[in-house]
Amino acid sequence: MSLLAVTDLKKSFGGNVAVDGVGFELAAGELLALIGPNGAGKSTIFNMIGGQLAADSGSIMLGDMALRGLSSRKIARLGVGRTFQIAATFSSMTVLENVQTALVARHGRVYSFWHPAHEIYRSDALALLAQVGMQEHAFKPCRELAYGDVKRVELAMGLANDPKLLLMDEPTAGMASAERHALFSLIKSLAEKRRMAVLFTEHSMDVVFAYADRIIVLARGTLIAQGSAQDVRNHPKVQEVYFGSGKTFEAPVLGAAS
Ligand SMILES: Nc1ncnc2c1ncn2[C@@H]1O[C@H](COP(=O)(O)OP(=O)(O)OP(=O)(O)O)[C@@H](O)[C@H]1O
Repeated sequence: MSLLAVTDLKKSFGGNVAVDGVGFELAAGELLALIGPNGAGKSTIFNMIGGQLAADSGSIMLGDMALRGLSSRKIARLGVGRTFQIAATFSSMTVLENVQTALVARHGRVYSFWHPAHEIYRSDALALLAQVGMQEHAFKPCRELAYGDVKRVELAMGLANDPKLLLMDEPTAGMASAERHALFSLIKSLAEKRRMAVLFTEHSMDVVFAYADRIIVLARGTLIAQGSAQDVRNHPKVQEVYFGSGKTFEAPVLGAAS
């Protein structure tokens, strides 16, 4: 049985149909890429799954739980995690404090006199940092980290609610090719180890083709193709609608400079 099953999902903004009857499934441990040109509806789908936006119709099932209509908080508690960029205001906090904050938010706790803030979830936070290879940077302020390392911390924060499904919106935006590959091999091994499904949007096709188990392609709110990298790369509709005039997919070159 699939972990996530999305069926006939629809969303319009005024007269603009942003998502028009999209359906797909995702299994535990699987990496599914959601790609498509700007305005295709990727973020809208993410936001409906995460509960930030209400769908007009359709269904979103996580196992046997219906997510449609639930608050984003409730959806997070049911096991849907999401990575967010570390806000500027948190960049002066240490790596460890940022992850502790994510754990506090997950457990819905507030800091109290009786439990010094720096002690709360300290060992859990360090364990998460170890999983993303950032334990030795735990006591550095986030603003001193290299960009790729900030992304690892954001990933550790996304894991704070021990998600069954992790949503990642453009995880490698702004990264060079070698960093993109390093981050994605980490995501892939975490997905396998934790049996966690990952749904991600991504504009860098090199990592999509190298790491996604399956790819779904959207154009103007409609799913136009899905399958392996090979299936999608050769799909005439994808070439026509997604790439427009003459541009084609290149085979991924691991470790190539961007
Ligand atoms: N809050 C909103 N209000 C009105 N229209 C919106 C809203 N959010 C998205 N849209 C419209 O819905 C369509 C799909 O947008 P969406 O952001 O989901 O696309 P996307 O595939 O994520 O694009 P990008 O790759 O540029 O992020 C677009 O036409 C967009 O203008």
